[in-house]
Amino acid sequence: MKITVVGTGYVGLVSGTCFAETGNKVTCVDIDEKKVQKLANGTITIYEPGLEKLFQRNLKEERLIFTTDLAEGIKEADIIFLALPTPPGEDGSADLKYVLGVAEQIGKLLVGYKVIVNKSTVPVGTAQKVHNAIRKNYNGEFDVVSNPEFLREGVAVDDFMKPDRVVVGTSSERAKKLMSELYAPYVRQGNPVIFMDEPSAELTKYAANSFLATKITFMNEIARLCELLGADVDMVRKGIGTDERIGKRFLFPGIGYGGSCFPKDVQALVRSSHEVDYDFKILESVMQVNEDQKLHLLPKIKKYFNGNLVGKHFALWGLAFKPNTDDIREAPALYIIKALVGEGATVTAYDPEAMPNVKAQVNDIINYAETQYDALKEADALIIATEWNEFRTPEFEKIAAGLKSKVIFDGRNVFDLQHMESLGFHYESVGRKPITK
Ligand SMILES: NC(=O)c1ccc[n+]([C@@H]2O[C@H](COP(=O)([O-])OP(=O)(O)OC[C@H]3O[C@@H](n4cnc5c(N)ncnc54)[C@H](O)[C@@H]3O)[C@@H](O)[C@H]2O)c1
Ligand SMILES: O=c1ccn([C@@H]2O[C@H](COP(=O)(O)OP(=O)(O)O[C@H]3O[C@H](CO)[C@@H](O)[C@H](O)[C@H]3O)[C@@H](O)[C@H]2O)c(=O)[nH]1
Repeated sequence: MKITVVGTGYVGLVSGTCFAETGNKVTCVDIDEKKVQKLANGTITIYEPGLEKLFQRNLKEERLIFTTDLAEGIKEADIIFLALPTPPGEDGSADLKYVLGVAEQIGKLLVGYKVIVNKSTVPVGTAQKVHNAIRKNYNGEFDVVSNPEFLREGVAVDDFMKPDRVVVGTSSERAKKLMSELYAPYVRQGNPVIFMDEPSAELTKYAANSFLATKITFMNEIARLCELLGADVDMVRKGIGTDERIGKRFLFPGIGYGGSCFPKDVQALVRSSHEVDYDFKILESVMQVNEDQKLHLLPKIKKYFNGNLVGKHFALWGLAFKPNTDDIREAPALYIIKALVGEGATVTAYDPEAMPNVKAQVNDIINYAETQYDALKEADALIIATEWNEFRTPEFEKIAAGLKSKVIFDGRNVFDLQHMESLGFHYESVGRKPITK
């Protein structure tokens, strides 16, 4: 099948590459000339485990091509995917200017029947809006389908190649047939394609992300209660997670959810609800609790240093919003950095992948280290903000030797409490007994 993916960011690049991997001929279109040039020349633009190999193979075998020319890109396509940004507008609702802008352009370029698929996360009613935008300029036959994407950064290739499910919203039998063919290789692995109407598919995406954000936030509140009541959130987590109705996943407390999706999608669903005079109370609270949670470590740090952080120096491990990605969008680490610097402290950070992105964004308000241990030099304490695997089993002697004193504030609960006690660290984490020295 001939596929075009418009927007070659995270979702566009992963889905384009994975569609090519199952034998389709894929053209990826982006307005960012530098990005297109890099990709066409074989340089991958995101860090995503497992993607590079697939990308290089499909590029070499000419199943994957990159262009800035939308007309060229869609000329031969059977299916055109829109993987465009839907950032929050001023009022928090999803800004559809990229999606609807490209839809209008497509309307001017279409020849013959094609299926246009929304892969971007978009509010209910967008399939209809895209349809209207194309119709403005095109009188022929076409269908607009909603096919939200559920991949997670860091495990995106696996999520795409072996999805739990594929959701397709369409009321057209012709489009349904094409989408069934496209996803057949994935269905063979036993994963269902769930067909539904367009509005239900659009809402499914927001419901999934909002539910997961709520699940995490619920555990963050349980963790706070554990701290106040003297319970251990790890025990509570295991205690409830073994109930199959609750499930073990997405129950890990920490310093809040971040990333390019949960924060914006929860906010957008709240806005969509307001538009139909519905007050989505749970999600309002989820947003509020998550804002506070990002700075959950700060009062602990301030208390340890007797309320004054002026002149204190911190080592910070982890900048990405989660491990295995270089994405720093809404990363809790950035909020912690701003708060510490605002209190008069200095920070030296280390992250295996995300430092270039942070350098580009917050520039020189912090220093960067070459290794996780270099970051510790002259620091009054270590703060852990992202649970990269290499932080889980560090050389504790090196930590003790690098820091001015053995003090760790851990926002991701990566270390075992008893072990930290035996090593003589002052160790504070989230929802667990502090080890005081
Ligand atoms: N990142 C994720 O993990 C993820 C997962 C599921 C769904 N989503 C959703 O998918 C959509 C895309 O997200 P993303 O993270 O891939 O975004 P992104 O910002 O990484 O990439 C978007 C790309 O679109 C390009 N673009 C912008 N305007 C364009 C135009 N007019 N023509 C061609 N290209 C254009 C940009 O240059 C950029 O490369 C969003 O709606 C997001 O909510 C994201
Ligand atoms: O138990 C948990 C699980 C996650 N998180 C945090 O939640 C955020 C999001 O994590 P994750 O869902 O793994 O990352 P994303 O790549 O943002 O993926 C989410 O957002 C995507 C974009 O919409 C969806 O496609 C995915 O299904 C959805 O999981 C991160 O800050 C994590 O640290 C926790 O705090 N505790």
